[in-house]
Amino acid sequence: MESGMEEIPVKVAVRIRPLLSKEVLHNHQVCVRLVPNTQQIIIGKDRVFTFDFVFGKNSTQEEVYTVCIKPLLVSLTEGYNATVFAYGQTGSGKTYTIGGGHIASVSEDEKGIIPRAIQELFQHISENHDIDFHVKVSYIEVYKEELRDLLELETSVKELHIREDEKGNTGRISALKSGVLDFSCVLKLFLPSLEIAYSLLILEKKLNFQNIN
Ligand SMILES: Nc1ncnc2c1ncn2[C@@H]1O[C@H](COP(=O)(O)OP(=O)(O)OP(=O)(O)O)[C@@H](O)[C@H]1O
Repeated sequence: MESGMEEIPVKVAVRIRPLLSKEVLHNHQVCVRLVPNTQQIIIGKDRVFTFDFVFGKNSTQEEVYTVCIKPLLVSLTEGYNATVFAYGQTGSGKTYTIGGGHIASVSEDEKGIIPRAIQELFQHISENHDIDFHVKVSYIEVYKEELRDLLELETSVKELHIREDEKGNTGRISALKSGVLDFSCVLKLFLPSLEIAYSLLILEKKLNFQNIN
């Protein structure tokens, strides 16, 4: 781990997506570029911004996952909480990057963060028989300040809330959380859900250290 990494609880990555064919057709121009060998982008002619990670238009799903998410997955398996969310204007590539749309049908290379993280989590679980893991999944859409349970679409938005627990931690969401045993169980849960504009996946696990010598 890089020195000082523990002290920064929030990291921000920026990903530039390539122009879509229809944008090329309409002669749209790219207005943002990377500064080579830095973590900076330039918007327009000279507005420079620095981020924790920057990814250019040729960046792959694997690269984004490996650089930004894999370290969080490792921390998660060590008992830390981790949250990843995609933010950006419509059409900027949130769903593509987070991997929330058509999760079961995209090619291996195109898979986004969610399927990669789930796969790796279960891989870790299968390699650690001496630890008792319980994995539950919530899949919710946050749109215009309202929450929707994408695993239980008929649940009223009024029944879903983000709450603080007694220690002041936010994130307790009263959405359905199904216990899942492996990657295919998660895929089955995701299949009926809609493609979403903004998604948040919370993987909760409980570690039982009693079996560790
Ligand atoms: N890195 C990328 N490489 C190739 N295509 C991409 C990339 N990012 C996004 N796209 C494509 O750009 C289009 C818009 O992306 P996406 O649907 O992910 O945007 P969004 O931010 O989720 O939009 P909305 O908020 O409207 O749902 C899609 O056709 C998607 O396949």
